[in-house]
Amino acid sequence: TAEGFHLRLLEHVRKTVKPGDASNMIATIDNYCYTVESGMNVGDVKGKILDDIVLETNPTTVLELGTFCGYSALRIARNLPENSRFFTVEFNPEHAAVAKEIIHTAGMDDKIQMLIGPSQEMIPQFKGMGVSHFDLVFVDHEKDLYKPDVILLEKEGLLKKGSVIVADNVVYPGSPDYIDYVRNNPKFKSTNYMSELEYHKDVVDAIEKSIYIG
Ligand SMILES: O=C(c1ccccc1)c1ccc(O)c(O)c1[N+](=O)[O-]
Ligand SMILES: [Mg+2]
Repeated sequence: TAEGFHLRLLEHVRKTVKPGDASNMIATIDNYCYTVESGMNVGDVKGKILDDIVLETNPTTVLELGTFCGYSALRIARNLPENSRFFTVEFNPEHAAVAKEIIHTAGMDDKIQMLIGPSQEMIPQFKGMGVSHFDLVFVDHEKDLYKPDVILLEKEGLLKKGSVIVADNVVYPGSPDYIDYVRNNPKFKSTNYMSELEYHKDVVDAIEKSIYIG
C-alpha cells in the first residue's frame, strides 16, 4: 500500500466534501482513488455487491473487521435499519484516526461504533458488550486473519443460524486458507461473486458470501 495514502485522502476530503452526506463522502473517496491514487477501500464495483448483500440480509447487528479509512463502514451503515448496532474494528491507530474523522464528517457517528485494537482481542469482548450474535460480518482486514477470526467468532458463540459472512479479496490478494476452510465446512453455505480489484478493472478479485447454517 502507498505509505501515507490515508493522510493524503484525508487532506483531499477536508477540502472537497459536503459535510453530513455519506453518499457524497463515498463518491469523493472513489473519485480520488480513480483520478489521483488508488487505496485499498472495497471500492464502488465490489461495494455494490456488498450493498446488495446488506440490503438482502437487513441485519440489525453487524461487525466489520478492517475499517481502514471508513469507506466500507459508510457503505454498510448507509443501508442499515434504524435500530441496528454496527461495530467496526481497526488495529492501526493512524488509519482509525482518519476513519473517525471521515465517519464524523459524513454525519454517521451515531450509526458506527469503532473499536481500535487487534481483532483477536476485540472479538472476545462483544458478548460483554451485550451482543448476542452478529447477523452480518464484513471481513476485510489482514488476509491471514480471515480464517482464525471466523473460527473465533463461532467459538465465542457470535454466529447464529443465518449469520452472513462477507469476505473481500478472496482472489487478490487472496485468503486461500479461509476459502478452503469455509467452502469445505458443512456449517457454511458459500457463494462466490466474481468481480474486479478496487479501482483496477484489469485485475480479477472476488467477494465470498458464506451463510452460517450451524
Ligand atoms: O493487503 C492488501 C494489499 C497488499 C499488497 C499491496 C497493497 C494492498 C489489500 C489489497 C486490497 C484490499 O481490498 C485489501 O483489503 C487489502 N488489505 O490490506 O487488507
Ligand atoms: Mg479489501
